[in-house]
Amino acid sequence: MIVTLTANPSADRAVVLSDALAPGEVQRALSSREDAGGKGVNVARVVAAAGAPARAVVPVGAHDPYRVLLEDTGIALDLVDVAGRARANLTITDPAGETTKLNLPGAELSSAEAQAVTDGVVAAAEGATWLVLAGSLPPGVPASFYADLVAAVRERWAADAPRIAVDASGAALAEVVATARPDLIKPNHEELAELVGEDAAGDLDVITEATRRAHQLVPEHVASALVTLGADGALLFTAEGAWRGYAPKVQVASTVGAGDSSLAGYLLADLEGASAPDRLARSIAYGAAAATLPGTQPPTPADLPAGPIAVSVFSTPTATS
Ligand SMILES: O=P(O)(O)OC[C@@]1(O)O[C@H](CO)[C@@H](O)[C@@H]1O
Repeated sequence: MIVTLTANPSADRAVVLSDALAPGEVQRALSSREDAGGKGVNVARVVAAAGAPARAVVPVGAHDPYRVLLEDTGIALDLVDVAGRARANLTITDPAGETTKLNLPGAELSSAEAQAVTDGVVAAAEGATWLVLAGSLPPGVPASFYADLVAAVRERWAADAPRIAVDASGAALAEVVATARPDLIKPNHEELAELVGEDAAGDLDVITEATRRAHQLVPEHVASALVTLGADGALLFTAEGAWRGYAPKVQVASTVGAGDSSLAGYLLADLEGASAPDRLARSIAYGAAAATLPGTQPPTPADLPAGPIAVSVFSTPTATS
């Protein structure tokens, strides 16, 4: 069982324009779609679409229209009742495929609501193999929320606690890495740089820089790191080694949610007991499949690229010294 938390859920509206985005103008959209989004929801949808057991813990109000979207996904839900409404994040795609994404802050959670979310996650984690903490934290919740939650889950379930995967950024990710040694993190290139106090903007060689940074964290502060690099594929670092996987060429419809699908693919492979290179390959296959689908539509096994994903053992001076 994979349990996910989406502390800051979002109704994802994806809009396709017939012309380039023109700030300051009134423009008509060609089409739009709405998905129940938020990173943990996306991960749970992909896992469930592959036929594996998944539950999503989501704070959502009884009369929030987002709740209908969420229930329509058909995934198993543990809903925590809150007063505020889920945000609506907007993705605008122009004919050249250029995407603009507007992510709102989300509704504030009171401290009682945040505690109810923690209690909901601790209860849902019973018997789970993985607990996935994914996405930004809503206003009102301290940056230590994920770190505190991991401590609460491990205290409650001790040796039976699930492994913890974190897909977050900024202070929430930094705190959980500093205090809780998660089993897996899934940063992109920029998030990884930020995590070690650097700026990726001037990087000339993405692979070398990501590798150097990941080795500052794995295995001492994080058991393993899946670093997603979009069209450059992904890197996997564990105590046993490092691997580089190459992304297949695909026709991109929307990259929103591709990282969530990559994480889901990795976890699905892990549930089957796959080796590290196979987990990385499955992750890349799912990320690529997600990119071919509009909006945040979750890929199914039928959407995966036909050919094999190339993975190489990735040695660097840092890794071998
Ligand atoms: O603001 P956050 O929580 O970091 O990200 C939210 C979000 O961009 O993540 C998903 C794609 O990964 C979308 O469903 C959603 O809109």
